[in-house]
Amino acid sequence: MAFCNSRHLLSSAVRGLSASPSSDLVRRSWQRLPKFYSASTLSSSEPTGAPLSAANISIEKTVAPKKKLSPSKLVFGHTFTDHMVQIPWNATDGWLTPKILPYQNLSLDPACCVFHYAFECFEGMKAYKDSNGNIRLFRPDKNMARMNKTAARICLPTFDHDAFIKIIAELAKLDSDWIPSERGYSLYIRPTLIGTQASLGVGPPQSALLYVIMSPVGPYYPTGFKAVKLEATDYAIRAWPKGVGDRKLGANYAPAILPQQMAASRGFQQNLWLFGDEGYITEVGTMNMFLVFKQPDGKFELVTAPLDGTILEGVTRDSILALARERFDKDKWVISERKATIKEVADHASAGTLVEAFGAGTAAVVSPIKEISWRGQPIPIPLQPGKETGPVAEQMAKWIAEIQYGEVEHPWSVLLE
Ligand SMILES: Cc1ncc(COP(=O)(O)O)c(C=O)c1O
Repeated sequence: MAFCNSRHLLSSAVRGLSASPSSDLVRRSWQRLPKFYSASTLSSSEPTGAPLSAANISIEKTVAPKKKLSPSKLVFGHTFTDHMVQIPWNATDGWLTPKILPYQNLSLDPACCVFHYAFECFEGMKAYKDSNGNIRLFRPDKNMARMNKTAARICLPTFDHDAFIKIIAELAKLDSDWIPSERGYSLYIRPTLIGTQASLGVGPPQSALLYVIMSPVGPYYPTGFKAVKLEATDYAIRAWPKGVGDRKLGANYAPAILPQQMAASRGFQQNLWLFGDEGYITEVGTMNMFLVFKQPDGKFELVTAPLDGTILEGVTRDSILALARERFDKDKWVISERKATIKEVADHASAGTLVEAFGAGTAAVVSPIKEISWRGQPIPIPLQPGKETGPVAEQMAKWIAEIQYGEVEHPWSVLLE
């Protein structure tokens, strides 16, 4: 397969969206909605009160630093660093002073709306240590934009992207000795936003808490790629058009566990979410899905599902598409964001034109796939001889890691001063 080397700078500019208007206001604005309105109508008004600012962060350092595990013992999301960020918000004052505090329990009223009506959203991003010991974030603007879109959809307050990135950067710098310096290791960052209003009435929260915790993580594949087997799920649906499957709401994740557990009980590492009678391929577990087909004219097609509201707008997905569009040989490759069905995959497998499949997400970057079980029948997916990955997944993992670890300069890698 041929790749070529051109460079192209991406920028993302998604505006912060709405605040939490009072329930009266919400009711009135719903009454005012035109008969036919677009999804963008669902996120509009500007936040009230003070904007989020990184100017006056207060920092209280821990007096009891935790003992660090040796990197080889790290289990994803089990170990947390010494400090966390907490930023309260309320509808009258807006965003209050950001605090960096020792990592600690939250104390919340049991009536808080997060516990009853799932006013919760989160992000998943990573910081990396480069060979000079500098800390780098990978495309944090993308995570901020996605978090604001998600927050707006559930009437939680939005915030200024740059201010929040600066606050996260302060936290990462304070806990920088938690970022392992070995290649493949990183610091997983989990910004979380919850509604804290203590009231059982169902309505937009009048108070919220934005917080950030961080967890050092090891390489997803410590001993090299390990291709996975998937079970195609058609008896349950993760997301649907005009729903909230494209938002990173905690409420989207709990219902996804049972089908994953059922797939696991039959020997599959992940499930593949299908949609509709047509069996459209949407996502694999908590990753976006990529397929490579060989076309009748001899070209290769890299295919991933379009952003139609039924998939999460993955940062890794976007990065892979951008890299493929700028670096793959245009005479040999077609890059498609289009719907593909499971039957199309099965037909390509039978015809010998299914080249490769992989999942893509922050945790693993790429996750090669070697088989999909559909209605009890295996669809085999080729791997490179002697390897547990196809060539595109391998190439993308390499290109993205080079950027993340600052081995090549790229605007996606944000160096913390
Ligand atoms: C449902 C879902 N799809 C896709 C992704 C991949 O997104 P990203 O590349 O931004 O990590 C994730 C991970 O966050 C996810 O939870």
